[in-house]
Amino acid sequence: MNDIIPPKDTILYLDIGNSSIKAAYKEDLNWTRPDSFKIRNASELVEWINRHHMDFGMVVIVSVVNDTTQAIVDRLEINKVRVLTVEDIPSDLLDYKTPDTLGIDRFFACYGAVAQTSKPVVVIDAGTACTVDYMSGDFVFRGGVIMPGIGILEKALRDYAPNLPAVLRTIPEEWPGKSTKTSLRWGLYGSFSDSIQGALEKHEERFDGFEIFITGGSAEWLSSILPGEPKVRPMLIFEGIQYFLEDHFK
Ligand SMILES: Nc1ncnc2c1ncn2[C@@H]1O[C@H](COP(=O)(O)OP(=O)(O)O)[C@@H](O)[C@H]1O
Ligand SMILES: CC(C)(COP(=O)(O)O)[C@@H](O)C(=O)NCCC(=O)O
Ligand SMILES: [K+]
Repeated sequence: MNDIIPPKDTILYLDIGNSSIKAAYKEDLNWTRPDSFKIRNASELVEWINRHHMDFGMVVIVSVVNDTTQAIVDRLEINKVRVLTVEDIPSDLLDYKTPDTLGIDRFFACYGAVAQTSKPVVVIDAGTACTVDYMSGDFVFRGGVIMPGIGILEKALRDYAPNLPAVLRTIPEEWPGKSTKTSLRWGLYGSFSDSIQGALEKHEERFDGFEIFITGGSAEWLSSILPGEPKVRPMLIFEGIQYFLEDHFK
């Protein structure tokens, strides 16, 4: 890929997740998000890119949804499109027993965090699923947790216990829940926070100290219910891809 990377400010990056497609590019030193396209509107995204194809020398895609990715790639009218896969990652950076089935969004989010701190990190990616992953300071991905995202948990209760009320997305002040709504808020948001803290404690027992980063669609909200002051970084995956390309393909 060495010879085909254009100047980095002309790369359009796509992060294709289970709920949405995120697009971003770097203008001067800042990230710009042209829009956040719903996955059912992949055609809107394709049209947007094809309308702006003169602005970008290249499209770099990181995805966990193969058929959507293929449909997008097939319709892009831009010469240079590169889908990064696990095969592009040096195998000594993947301390994972099933690299073939690793979601590389997890690797790149961690990569972005280590690149910023030069220290070990745990990255919480709160999207459709929520992952809590550890990466050593030498960029080796060590694995972690894949759990249902908060939207899935809410939807599961709506679908299977439709008589329960809708509630505020906050953890109650007092334990235990003494009303339907506070009991439910403990069960949804208290439990979600406890699961993540449990995973953080296990990482602490197993590994060296780390900095905590949060990304994904629910990042801002999640930081409001977790203790401490984790770093919220909405663009972490894009930052990870950019650093990775600089480190490994230039
Ligand atoms: N403003 C918001 N506050 C909290 N959660 C949100 C908000 N907007 C979207 N979400 C949640 O973010 C999740 C999707 O995040 P996203 O990072 O786009 O997922 P994916 O990477 O799987 O496509 C969904 O669970 C959705 O409920
Ligand atoms: C865990 C994920 C579903 C998260 O994707 P997202 O919720 O961001 O759409 C994705 O990284 C994935 O499909 N992973 C494959 C399994 C693995 O990482 O081992
Ligand atoms: K995720």
